[in-house]
Amino acid sequence: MIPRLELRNICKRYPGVVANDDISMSIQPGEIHAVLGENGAGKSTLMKIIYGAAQADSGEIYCDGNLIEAHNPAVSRALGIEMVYQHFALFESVSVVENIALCVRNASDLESLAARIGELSERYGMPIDPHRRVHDLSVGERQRVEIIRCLLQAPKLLILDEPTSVLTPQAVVKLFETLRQLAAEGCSILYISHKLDEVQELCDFATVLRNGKVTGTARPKETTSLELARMMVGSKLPEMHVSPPLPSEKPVLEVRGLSVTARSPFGTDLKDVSFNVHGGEIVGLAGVSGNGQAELVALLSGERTHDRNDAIRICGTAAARLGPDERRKLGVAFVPEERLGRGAVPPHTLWENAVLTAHRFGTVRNGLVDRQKAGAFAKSIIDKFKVKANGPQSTAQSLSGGNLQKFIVGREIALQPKLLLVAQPTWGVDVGASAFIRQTLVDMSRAGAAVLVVSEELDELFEICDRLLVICQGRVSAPLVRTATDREEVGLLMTGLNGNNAIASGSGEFALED
Ligand SMILES: Nc1ncnc2c1ncn2[C@@H]1O[C@H](COP(=O)(O)OP(=O)(O)OP(=O)(O)O)[C@@H](O)[C@H]1O
Repeated sequence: MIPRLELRNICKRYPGVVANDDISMSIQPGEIHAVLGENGAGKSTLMKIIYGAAQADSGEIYCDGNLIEAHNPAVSRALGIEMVYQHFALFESVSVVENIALCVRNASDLESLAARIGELSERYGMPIDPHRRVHDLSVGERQRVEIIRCLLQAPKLLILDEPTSVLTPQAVVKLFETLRQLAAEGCSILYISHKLDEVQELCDFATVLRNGKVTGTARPKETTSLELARMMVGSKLPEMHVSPPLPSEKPVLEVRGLSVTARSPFGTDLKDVSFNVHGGEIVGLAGVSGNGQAELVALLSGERTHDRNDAIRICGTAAARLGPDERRKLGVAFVPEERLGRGAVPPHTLWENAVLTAHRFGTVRNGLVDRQKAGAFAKSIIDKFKVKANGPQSTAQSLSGGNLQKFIVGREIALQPKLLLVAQPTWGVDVGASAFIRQTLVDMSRAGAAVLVVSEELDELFEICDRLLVICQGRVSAPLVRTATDREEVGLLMTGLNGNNAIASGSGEFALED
């Protein structure tokens, strides 16, 4: 059979790193093919090259047996190669059909395009109303819009870069049904994911990359996830050790009756939120994204302030009116969800990005940056967290997504905070590094820090948290002790279907024993 896509000896260098090193692989029509690898292994670079968004230094790409010569995304789309990026590119304030009209070839009038969208959404089991505005859609629905945009072009090869990182478990099931149906009709699918159980469930074949090279292939359905993980990391995976919590007598973070109106018209109002986080424990905040997490995190980090100063207390000090820097002086460190732009300044070097939050730790004196100290601080994070980067001089934007995440988490942990707020700590981080980050959070808490983890990954929360809170429609539940609850209870609270009114309404003494 002529492969749908064949790569021969693809090489791509960036300054100081060979991102793709002599990669050859092929994908058959109708095959669902996973590309696995650690952070920085070269997966995204390879996908960009296949799509024509980056050019290989050498090597050849064949589509249905024909060499692709001058390559760019327009050529790919004419050949039937479509890509759904991890971060969607939709205009919030216009409708689904208007968004799609902006990027499909031969878009006729809006009504007939809406009818085609309706047909496709029915055929592939992805219900979506073409006339709804994008800002009203959940993340899962937005992803459907992106996929339908691709499907309108009748793709022969669909590339998905970590498509499930933002989806609820139910949306993942639906996505997989659609992908299987597409594959059964002959569309090939290239699937990048760090979630090995999903790869096992969905993919027929996997190519494993390490340091830019193909280091193995596997049939995921016939391979255990441990074997796949070992192929990726090339060594044994670290084992997690979670000892019992050692809660401090007094809470480090106290939130009392916090209510706010969302600033953005698409945000969620917070309603009478109250909880505590003690030193020595990890508290997890579970919830489907868009239920008020962004508003709560902004209020806790100080990016947004609140008139009632004692609505938030940090180490006993009323802090709701304090800005981020003053809260950091109280011992807060913060890892935001968005790595580029909020966690790090993309064009700045790693040492400059380190100074941004570590300026009180000897890297700045008398208003002058001590470059040597800042460089040494950045290098210690790179070494400790095994960040794949060409030294402290590398720019943040040159790092792969997972490596930048490791750097930001490492930077905040290195500040030895009393309270660490961390949103999506292992988003896009590979299995080995995720285990390392989780273990570091556990160790930090056992050394006395209070840690609040906001995550959509229930498995992650169940692995490391001592207590769990669930946020739904801007209300936060009473705390659940992790060993006394289960995924089902938390899942019901996440969807607001709990029925027994377990959502707390601002009262209650949340000591560890509750
Ligand atoms: N524009 C760029 N400039 C410099 N280096 C780059 C650039 N893009 C990627 N790299 C480097 O190429 C290597 C491969 O990165 P790539 O993003 O392909 O990895 P990945 O396997 O997708 O990782 P992740 O799982 O973290 O997303 C990394 O070392 C990265 O730092």
